[in-house]
Amino acid sequence: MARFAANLTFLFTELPMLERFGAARRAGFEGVEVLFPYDLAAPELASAAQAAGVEFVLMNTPPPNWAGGPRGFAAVPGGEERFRRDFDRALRFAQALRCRHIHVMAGRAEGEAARQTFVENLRWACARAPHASLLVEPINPGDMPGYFLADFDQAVEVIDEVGAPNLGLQFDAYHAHQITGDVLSCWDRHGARARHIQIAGAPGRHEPKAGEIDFAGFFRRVDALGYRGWVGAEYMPATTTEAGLRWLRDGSA
Ligand SMILES: O=C(O)[C@@H](O)C(=O)CO
Ligand SMILES: [Mg+2]
Repeated sequence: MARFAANLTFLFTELPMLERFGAARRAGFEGVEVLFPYDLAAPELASAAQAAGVEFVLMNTPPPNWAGGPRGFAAVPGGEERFRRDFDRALRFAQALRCRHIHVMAGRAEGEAARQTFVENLRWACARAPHASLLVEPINPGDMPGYFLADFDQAVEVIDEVGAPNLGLQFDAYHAHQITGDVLSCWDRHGARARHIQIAGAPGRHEPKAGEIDFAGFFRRVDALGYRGWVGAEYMPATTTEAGLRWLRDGSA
C-alpha cells in the first residue's frame, strides 16, 4: 500500500507555508511535497517538516516560484549555465530538507536540439549528484503550454538514453490522463519506471475521486506492480482542503 504525501503548493494553502506541514500530518499525510521551496529558508522548512513528523518527499528545480515565468532550463538550448546554477541551488535545498526526490524541470523548448540538451544536462546532473534521486515528469500541454516534456514514451526514451541509475519517472496520473486519455494503459506501459506518483481528478484537477479517472483500478494496478514509493496528492481542492479529504480518510481514491 502506497504512502500519501500532501503537495503543500496545492493543499492547505489556507495557511502560511510553515503551518501547512502540521496541518498535513494531522490530516493523515506522512509526507509532503513543495514544488518550489525557494521563497523560504531551507532550515525553516526543514524544522517545520521535522516538528510535524512528515518526510520531505519531493521538490522541483527552480523556477523559483509558482507565479509563472520560465519552467526550468534542462531542455533549453543555451540555458546550460543557468540550469547548472539552478540545479546546484536545488541540491543545497534538497540536502538541507533531506528531500527524497528532485523533479528536474525541462522548461519550454522543442525539437531535436532541445532533446539533446535535455539528455546532456540530465547526464551532468546525475553525475553531479549520484546519491540524489532525480525525476522527470511529462506535463500535459493544456496546463503548461510549450513545456518540452509532454509525452510518456519520450520521457522513458530520455531516461534510457541518459542511462543513469539515479534518474527515474515521475508518473502524474492526472497528466497521464490528459495526455493519453487512458491512465491504466499508460501505467501498464510505463509504471515499472515510476519512482514517484502524483494524483488529481479529472476534469478540473480537483480531488482524486470518481470522475474520468478510475482511481480504484489505478491503485489496484499500482499495488499489483509492487510499487513501494510515495503518492503525492497534487490537486486543487474544489472548496477547502479539509472538506475534500474524504478520499484520504476512507481510502476511496
Ligand atoms: O504536475 C505538476 O504540475 C507538477 O508536478 C510540477 O512539477 C509542475 O511544475
Ligand atoms: Mg505533477
